[in-house]
Amino acid sequence: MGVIEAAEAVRRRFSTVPGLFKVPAPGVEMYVLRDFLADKECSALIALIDEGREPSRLLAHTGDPEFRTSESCNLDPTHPVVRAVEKKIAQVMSLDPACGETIQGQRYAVGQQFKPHHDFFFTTEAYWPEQERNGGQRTWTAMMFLNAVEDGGQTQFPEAKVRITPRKGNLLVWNNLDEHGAPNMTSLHQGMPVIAGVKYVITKWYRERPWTPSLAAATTLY
Ligand SMILES: O=C(O)CCC(=O)C(=O)O
Ligand SMILES: [Fe+2]
Repeated sequence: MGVIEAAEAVRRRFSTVPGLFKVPAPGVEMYVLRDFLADKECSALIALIDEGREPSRLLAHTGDPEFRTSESCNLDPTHPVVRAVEKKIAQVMSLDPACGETIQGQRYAVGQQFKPHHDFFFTTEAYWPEQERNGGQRTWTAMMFLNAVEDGGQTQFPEAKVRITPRKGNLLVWNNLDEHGAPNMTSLHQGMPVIAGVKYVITKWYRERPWTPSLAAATTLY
C-alpha cells in the first residue's frame, strides 16, 4: 500500500472514532483525541521514562547544542504497559503496525525544548541511505501527552500556526506528508520550552514500509 492509500485508510478510520476531531491547521493534516490514555497508563509510562531516560539524540547534527535538550529513551516493546499502549495505538491508527517505530518516551524539564524540525527525512542527508533500507520515509507521527505542564511545553507548528497545549492522556496525530505523499514543509513543529513543571510525552513515528532497523540503527535513531 502506498502512502496516499495509507493516509486514506487513516482518514476513514478516524471518521469512525468517537471524540476524535480534526485540528484546523492550514496545510497540515492533524487530529486530536482527548483522554486516549488512562491516568494509570500515563503514570506507568512516566515511570518507564524516568527509569530509562538519557540525553536525547538527533539523527542529523545541527551544530546547536540547544536544539533538543530533553531526555528520552525507547520503550521496551515487551513491557506489558507498552504492549497495551501499542495495541491501543494500532486500533486507532489503522496503519500497518509493522511500519511503526519503537515508541520513544521523552521528558522535558524547565527550560528544555525541541526546536523546530520536521519528522520526515531529508533524502539529501547522510542518514538517508540507511533509513531508506530500514523502512523508508517517515509518514505519520502519533504523540501522546502523559501529563499537563504548568506553563510552556506546547507542541507548536509555526508554519501551520497551531499550538497544542499538553493535556494528560491526549493523542495528537499528524501527517508529515502532503496530499501527494511528498514531505510537507508545513509540518514543521517544535516542543516549546517548559516554563514551569515538567513535560512527559511518548512518540510513535511511522514509515512508508515496514520498519526493519538493524540493532545498531534501533538504538541510535533519535
Ligand atoms: O515534545 C513535543 O512537543 C514535540 C516532540 C517532537 O516533535 C517529536 O518527538 O518528534
Ligand atoms: Fe517531531
